[in-house]
Order: sequence, then structure tokens, then C-alpha cells
Amino acid sequence: MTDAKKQAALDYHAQPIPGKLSVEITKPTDSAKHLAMAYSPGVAEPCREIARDPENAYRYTGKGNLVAVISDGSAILGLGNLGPLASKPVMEGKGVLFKRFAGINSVDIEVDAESPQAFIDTVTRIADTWGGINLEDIKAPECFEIERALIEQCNIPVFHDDQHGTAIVTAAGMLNALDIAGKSLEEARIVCLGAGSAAIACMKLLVSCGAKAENIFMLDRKGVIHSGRDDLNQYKAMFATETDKRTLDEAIDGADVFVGLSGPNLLSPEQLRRMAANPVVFACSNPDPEIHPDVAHETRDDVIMATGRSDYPNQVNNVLGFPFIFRGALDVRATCINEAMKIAAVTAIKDLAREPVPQAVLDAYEVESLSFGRGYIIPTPLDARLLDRVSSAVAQAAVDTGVARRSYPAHYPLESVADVYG
Ligand SMILES: O=C([O-])CC(=O)C(=O)O
Ligand SMILES: [Mg+2]
Repeated sequence: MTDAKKQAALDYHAQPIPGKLSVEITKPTDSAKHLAMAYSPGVAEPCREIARDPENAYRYTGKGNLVAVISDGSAILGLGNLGPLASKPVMEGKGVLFKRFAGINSVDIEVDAESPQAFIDTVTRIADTWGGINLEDIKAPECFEIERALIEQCNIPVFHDDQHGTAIVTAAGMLNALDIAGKSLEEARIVCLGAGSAAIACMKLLVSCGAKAENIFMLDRKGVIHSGRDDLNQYKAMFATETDKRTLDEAIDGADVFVGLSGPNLLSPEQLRRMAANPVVFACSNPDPEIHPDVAHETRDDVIMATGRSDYPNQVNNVLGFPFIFRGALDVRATCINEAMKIAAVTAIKDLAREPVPQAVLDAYEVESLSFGRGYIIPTPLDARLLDRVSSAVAQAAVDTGVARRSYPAHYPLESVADVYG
């Protein structure tokens, strides 16, 4: 970013009041009578009702539309381990997106935890107060154990956005991009640079969608993850291939797909040049991609290019997923977010990109037209139809797979966030 853009980003966060989120009151509070209901003595009644039956928390408090965004700051975007407090702008940002796109209230919680167990203990002790928990920017491999333990111990959806949100959106964009390239996921040779939480989840979901594990070359900081290595944790070991390739330079030759979930500027123009025809490049490190889209397009005119950023076409970013996935899960009081719900979200996002784009989206992006093709493989986050399409697909999948504690919402379809309370 230029210095002017950096300063504008700081000013955006600082002015006119610090931060990006505030809390609003939803009941009248103008008279002594109101206060006597909102607080003592009236507030005692819902307390008694919840003590009698915990389900009443959904009726008398904001629990059912409230998601905790929780991080330890150990893997903030592609910036690394900057600690819990420095992750707060991102966590507030997730809250902005939850509210803006799906009408979900959220609170950001930054935990200073000395171990995964300390983090797990902290979260389990506060879990009951939320409708769902969005884990964010926690480094691998600790994030896998943390998520597994919390799913086991909590009876509300616990979802590590960097794994599953990113994977869902990547899979949706990838299926469309390969279709445009005239290739299939089953045959595609895929290079995945990065072996952190997002990379591992993305490759797992691509395999569920049809990719062949033996066609995937995953690289960590030491190079290609191959079966001869003895330094792999169990998560990386799932992607160890039988190969004599050792470096990105070797793996990239003839590859159909590059997925970057690593760090800035790690794919060179020379390497891009050596990929197969119509290469699909998802350079998703935030904020700075593995190859800048301008450089990629200058290097090859047949590249199908996506990044995680809002200021370039084809934004493959978990924002297209997590607000709506939680919306659907909360609205049927799902106990978890299972594979069927994730695949339902992939399909809904993928299919929406093939429909005509509404004028409001064209206006928001200041473009004349957008239609399914190289420059538009995935809907934009400002597409208001995502709310209904993804939430309803996820809610239906939860009902179909028996993890919903309520029936399919009678107030669906959702036209806008104004409809979320029915
Ligand atoms: O915040 C974003 O733009 C996407 C994300 O979760 C990450 O990069 O960790
Ligand atoms: Mg993240």
C-alpha cells in the first residue's frame, strides 16, 4: 500500500470514534417503568426462567443472534504472531462483517493464553453465553486441537473460520475457475504454498470435492511435503506425496493451479510462466498476495487470478462464507457446522456466480458489467443475494442431517438483514 493508503486506513480506524463497532439498545429505556423492566426488579423474571430452562436464554436474551469472535493473535492474517491485542482490529472487523452482511451481533475476545489448553479452558468457561463461536487467526497445528476440543465440549457451533470459511470459498471459486479454464478438479495438478490451517483445510475440502490427493503438492517453509520427510506433524503428513520434487520451482512446472496461503510475493513471474495453459492462481495471503494481480496479468494473459483483497476482482476471502454460514446455523439452532453444511455453502456460492449480477453490485464496484468468466469467478461480498442463498442452503443441510434443533425457518427467504428476526 502507498503511504497515503496506509494513513487512510489508520484514519478510518481512528475517526470519528476509535474502532469499528458499537453496541445498540433494542428496548425502550426512557422512563422509570422501562428501567424497572430492563433492570431491577423486572430483570429477575427472565433470570428465573433461564435457571428453570436454559433454552429460555434464546427467548429472553440476545444469545441466539450473538457470535463470539475469539483469537489468541497467533496467526493474524498473513502477518504472523503479533499477539492477542494486535489482533483486535481484525476481530472487530469480523464483527463488522457479521453485522453488515448477516445481521449477527458479535463480541471480539482476544485471549492471552500460554498454551492451547489454557485457551480451550477459557473458551469453554464462557461458551454458554453465545449462539456460536467463530475462532479466528489461531496458528497451526494448535488450531486443530483447539477446534476439536471445543467442538467436543460445546453444544453450540464452533467454527474455525480460517480453516473452513476459507476452504468453502476457495472450493467454490476453484470449481468455477477450473470450469472456465476447461479443466476438472479430478485432473488438476495443484500446488499449495503454505501448510497452515487455511491451506490444510482448503486442500482437504478440495479432495472432498473431487481433487486427487496425489495431484496435490503442498509446501511449507522447508519445501515440498513429501513422504521422505520425518519432520511432519499429523496434519501435514496427510498431504505427503511420493515425489522427488523438493522446491516450489520444481513443483510449479506444468501445474494447473496455484493456491497461496502463505505470505507476500512468494510466487515469481518466472514461476507463473512455467504453469500450464490457463493457470488458476489464487494468491490469498492477506493483506499482500503471493503475486500481485497486476504482475500476474502482465506476465500471462491467460491467467485466472484471485486474491483475498477487496480492491481487486475475484476476492476469494472467507467473508463470502462465515456471516451466512453462521446465519443459517443460528436460525435452526444447529449444534455444529458439519460437512454437509459446508458443502451446501460451497454449492450456493459457486452457483450464484453464474447468475446475472444486480445493478446495486455493479454500482458498489463502480463497473459497467460483471458476468461469469475470468474476471468474475465468485460473487462479490456486497452481493445481497448471498444472505439468502448461503444461509438457506446451510439451514436446510442442518435440518437434513439432523443437527438442527429447530425446523427450517418460517421467515426465510431473507431479503435483507432487516428480515433476520422474522
Ligand atoms: O481477514 C481476512 O481478510 C481473511 C482471513 O480470515 C485471514 O486472512 O486470516
Ligand atoms: Mg483469519
